[in-house]
Amino acid sequence: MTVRIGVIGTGMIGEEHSRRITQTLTDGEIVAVTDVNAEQAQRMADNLGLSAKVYDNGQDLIKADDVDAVLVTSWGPTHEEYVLAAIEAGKYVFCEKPLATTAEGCRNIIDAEIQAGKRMVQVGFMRRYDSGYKMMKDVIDANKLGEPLMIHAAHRNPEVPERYVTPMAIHDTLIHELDTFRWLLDDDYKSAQVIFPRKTRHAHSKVEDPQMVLLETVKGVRIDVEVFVNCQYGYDIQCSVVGEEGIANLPEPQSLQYRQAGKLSSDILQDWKKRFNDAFDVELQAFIDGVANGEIGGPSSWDGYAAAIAGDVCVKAQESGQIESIEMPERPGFYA
Ligand SMILES: NC(=O)c1ccc[n+]([C@@H]2O[C@H](COP(=O)([O-])OP(=O)(O)OC[C@H]3O[C@@H](n4cnc5c(N)ncnc54)[C@H](O)[C@@H]3O)[C@@H](O)[C@H]2O)c1
Ligand SMILES: O[C@H]1[C@H](O)[C@@H](O)[C@H](O)[C@@H](O)[C@H]1O
Repeated sequence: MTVRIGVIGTGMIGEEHSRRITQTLTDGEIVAVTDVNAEQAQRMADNLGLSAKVYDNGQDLIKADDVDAVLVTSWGPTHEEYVLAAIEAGKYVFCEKPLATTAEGCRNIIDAEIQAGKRMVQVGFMRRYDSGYKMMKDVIDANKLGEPLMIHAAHRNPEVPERYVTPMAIHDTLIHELDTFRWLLDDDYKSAQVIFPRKTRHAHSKVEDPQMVLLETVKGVRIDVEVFVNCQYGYDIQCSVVGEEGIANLPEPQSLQYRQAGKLSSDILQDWKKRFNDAFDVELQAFIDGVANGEIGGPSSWDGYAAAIAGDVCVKAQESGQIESIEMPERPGFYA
């Protein structure tokens, strides 16, 4: 079965995902596209040589009879509306992070999905599909490190645009770690604190950069994450899990090592597209296969909600400078 997909939001990642569905993955076809910037939608269809229909708006695309599943890759604040509309139309939906920009928005999606009676939503937390993180998860689950005690991590981007402001270090960037650590540790968060070290001269006036986020989990694991989005030198994701009997480090992405002019060196990647290219492939193929089989898996609305709750508390902690507690509601059996 070919899954007929409609794409809402044809910017950077919308085009990346559409390209991989069209050129790399199997059993999916982009049949419909839309963007608030109509020219942008047409441009993407032309770039990729798609014969997709260009819709005026996301709501009409979702309702189209020939759309089996929806990809939401528009700006974060628009996600909730489109995910709710897809659930209402009975269409499976892949939604890029964040599922919604507030925990309340995620809760609305959860209520709608439970009402629908089956899982309809996969959230774009692609790190769960990254081979390095998967190896770490296997080692932790097999108890090879003993009980995990601490995580040291860093999330570095070379630079961010002017519209990137201080809370986005949480909602836009740290949100990946907030999901990844819950999944790696099979745990939830209990508290958060955010510390601002000396500010880099490369950050513009509306963003505090770098930031250090300190998390504590229910099982007592302590986590420190450096978020540094103007680090200049590259796109660099680091993670080290310290257990009672060993340590697991996230592998560096494969890169040619070369000897030249008296130096031994290798290149550092510059963006998320290349760093998580393979993970995006696996993630979206899983979505397409899930739709074809009538049973989707991967990061759920509950995972999107859990990350949003922790994210909201981290933003509060940015403002208060205090250790703030994180209260997770009980997980409904539906998401067990
Ligand atoms: N998983 C990842 O690593 C990753 C990487 C990049 C972006 N993202 C997420 O993907 C989303 C898009 O990011 P991007 O970098 O592609 O941004 P972008 O600005 O390049 O593209 C977003 C597109 O959405 C369109 N849009 C905005 N509002 C719309 C609406 N109401 N209806 C239809 N289209 C609308 C914009 O015109 C734009 O073309 C964000 O939520 C972002 O957090 C995730
Ligand atoms: O939207 C992007 C994307 O999610 C990247 O994976 C992350 O590293 C960036 O900080 C964020 O701005």
